[in-house]
Amino acid sequence: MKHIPRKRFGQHFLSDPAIIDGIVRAIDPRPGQAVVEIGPGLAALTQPLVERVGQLTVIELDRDLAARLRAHPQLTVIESDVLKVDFAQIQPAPPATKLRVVGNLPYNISTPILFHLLPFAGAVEDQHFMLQKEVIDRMVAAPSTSDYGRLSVMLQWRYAMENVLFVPPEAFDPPPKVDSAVVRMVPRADFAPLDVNALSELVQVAFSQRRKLLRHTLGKWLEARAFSGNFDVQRRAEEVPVAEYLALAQAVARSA
Ligand SMILES: C[S@@+](CC[C@H](N)C(=O)[O-])C[C@H]1O[C@@H](n2cnc3c(N)ncnc32)[C@H](O)[C@@H]1O
Repeated sequence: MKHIPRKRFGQHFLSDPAIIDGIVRAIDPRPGQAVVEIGPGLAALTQPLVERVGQLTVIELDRDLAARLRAHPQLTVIESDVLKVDFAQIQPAPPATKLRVVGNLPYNISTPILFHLLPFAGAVEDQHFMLQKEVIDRMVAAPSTSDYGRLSVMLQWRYAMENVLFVPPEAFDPPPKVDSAVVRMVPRADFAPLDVNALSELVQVAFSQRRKLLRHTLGKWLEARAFSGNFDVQRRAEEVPVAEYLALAQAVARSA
C-alpha cells in the first residue's frame, strides 16, 4: 500500500538514486559496524546501508512505517520518538565498539535531536545527518558571522564537522521548501571536559541578546555568580571564539 507522507513527522523521502548513492558513499559503511539510523522512513538509505553492514538498528516514530520495517530480518526496529531514546542502551555488537549514527532527520526537530545526542558523543564514532543547509551553516559557522551562535559553540565544542554534500529539494518526495545538505560530525578526542548543561546555560545567556554587549547579559550572569576571573564583556556574543567560551565555562565551574 502506498504510504502518504505525514507532514507532522517531517516526512520527505529521498527519491534520487544518485543522491542516495552519494550519501552512502560519504558514510562509507563497512560490514560489522554498529550503524543506527534515525528516521528510516521507506528505507531509501536503510536498504543500501543494510546491504553493506549486514545488520542495522533503526529508530522510527511512525507506527505504520515501523511495522513495515519490522518485516526485514536484518533490522532491529526501535519504534519510538528518537528524543526519548537512551543511546547509552544501544550497545554495539563486537567487534564494533562505537556507534555510527546516520539519518535524513525530520527538520522540525533537527536541533533538539543534535542536542539530545550531545551527551552520548563519547560512545559515537561519527554521525552523518541530512539537515536543512541553513542549520549546517550555523553548526560550522566561524565567530563574527551572522550564523555563529549557540548551535555553533555547543557542537564545535564536541565535534569536528564538515558539510559533505549539497542536496537540492528535487531529491525528495515531497520536496521540502529549503535546500539540504549532509554534515559529517566526528566527536573530538581532545574536548574540554565540561558539564553539557552548565556550558549550555552560559552560552544561552551570552546569545540571549546578540546585538547587545555581553556586559548586559553574560556580565550580569557572571556577577550573580560572584565570578572574579578575567573575561572581556565589552564585546558581542558572536565575537567570542568557541575556545574562550569553553575556558570561561571551566573557570566558572572551578570558582563555584
Ligand atoms: C525526512 S524523513 C526521512 C525518511 C528516509 N530516511 C528517507 O531518507 O527517505 C524523516 C523520518 O523520520 C521519522 N521521524 C519523524 N519524527 C521522528 C521522531 N521524533 N523520532 C523518530 N523518527 C521520526 C519520519 O517518520 C520519517 O520517516
